[in-house]
Amino acid sequence: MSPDVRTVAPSEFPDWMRAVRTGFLTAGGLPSEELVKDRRADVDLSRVQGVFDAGRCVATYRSFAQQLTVVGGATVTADAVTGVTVTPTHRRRGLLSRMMATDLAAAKERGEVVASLIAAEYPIYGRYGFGPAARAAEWEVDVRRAGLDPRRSGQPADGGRIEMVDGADIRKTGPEVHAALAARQPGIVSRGERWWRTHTGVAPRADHETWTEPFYVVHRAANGEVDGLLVYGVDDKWGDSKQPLNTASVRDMIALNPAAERALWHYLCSVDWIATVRSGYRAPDDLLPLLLPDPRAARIITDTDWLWLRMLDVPRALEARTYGTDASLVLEVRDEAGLAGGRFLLDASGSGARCTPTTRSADLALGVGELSTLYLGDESVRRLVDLGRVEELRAGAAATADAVFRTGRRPWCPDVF
Ligand SMILES: CC(=O)SCCNC(=O)CCNC(=O)[C@H](O)C(C)(C)COP(=O)(O)OP(=O)(O)OC[C@H]1O[C@@H](n2cnc3c(N)ncnc32)[C@H](O)[C@@H]1OP(=O)(O)O
Repeated sequence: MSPDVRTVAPSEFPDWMRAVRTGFLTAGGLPSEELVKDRRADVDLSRVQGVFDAGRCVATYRSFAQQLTVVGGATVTADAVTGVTVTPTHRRRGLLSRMMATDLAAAKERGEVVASLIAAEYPIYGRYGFGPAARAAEWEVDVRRAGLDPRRSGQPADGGRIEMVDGADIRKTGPEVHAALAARQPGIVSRGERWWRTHTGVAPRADHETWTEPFYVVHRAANGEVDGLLVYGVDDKWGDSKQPLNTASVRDMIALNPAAERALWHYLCSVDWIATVRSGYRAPDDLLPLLLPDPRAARIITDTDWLWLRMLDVPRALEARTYGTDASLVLEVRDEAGLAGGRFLLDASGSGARCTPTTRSADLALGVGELSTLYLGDESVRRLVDLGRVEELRAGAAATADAVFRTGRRPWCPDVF
């Protein structure tokens, strides 16, 4: 008989964590008591699912409430999905499908507007109605080819200032800077207090995880306000005839305006010894390459789907964002799981929208995964029509939908969760 999917009791949580480590191939064995205690304090067990077989946890799944910024700066509550594993001995028997169905039904019941996740592999989540909604790009900059003046200092020339700070300062100012970013950047997801502790090295770590304290800097605008932060690590590499060949790797970078963004990138590319800068996961239209006199010095090393979304409530999701133009569209949304499908009239405008069930004839027919892909404005409706994934039922509807949904700048989710 196939074992039950159920919530996890407090005493089973260490075994559940071991199963996560087994599924993600990070380390065998039970985690330390200190780590279990720290994680446990941050986890709502009513949203932790597990499967137990012969006294051992063999499948894991967890969700938590997350705020997701949508186009226009409003947030919606997402059912953020994480820690999804099935132990190799129990794969391809439908355990993930059962955990997913349970969680999405509960999220719908709780009134969450979308579900969100970062997919380990592309083919896993489309079948559950998720679609890739924001991409991530990483650049590697050959600093010596970038064309920046080697006589410049790391300080901006516009009255702004770069300051070195400590992890404790970032724990204090970081959440505020992040909140300001979340108020303007579609795709940003909320970071809890634990996120800041983990990324400044003060949360307990597993034995297999190493930590080197990074360098922390903030950017202050001319009026003294912190409007950017940068966290980076640097390796120690020297060439044969003693040339420094260090690589700086960005771990976190938030800039609240283009001046701060320019100042932080130019700062990092002006630190003596640093020959290479790795940008970390940025929006695909990050300013970085074009801020360099020679943008070809920045080579893309990662270009990938990143944040996946799955609409659970189409009217509330579509009413939460703003649109590129005033127009009406009737969308026939298919959802095999029966959670979010229906025919909806979207009256969109630059300041918001009304979205209601309708019996009017549809302009476009699409699956809930495709609508989720279009949600943050990062994909072209025309392209999905050409791929046969969206049906254009009224001539011109795809062009109208592109004018409505697409955005000037692209969504970005910098976090893994
Ligand atoms: C948000 C996150 O946490 S992302 C992390 C996801 N986890 C991992 O990648 C860890 C390693 N992989 C695993 O633990 C497992 O393989 C899982 C969790 C991805 C899948 O669990 P399973 O219980 O094997 O999935 P399940 O049996 O329910 O599969 C359902 C369907 O998805 C397909 N599927 C599952 N995993 C994959 C995959 N990695 N690639 C392609 N198809 C897949 C199955 O073939 C099945 O297809 P079918 O319905 O056409 O028969």
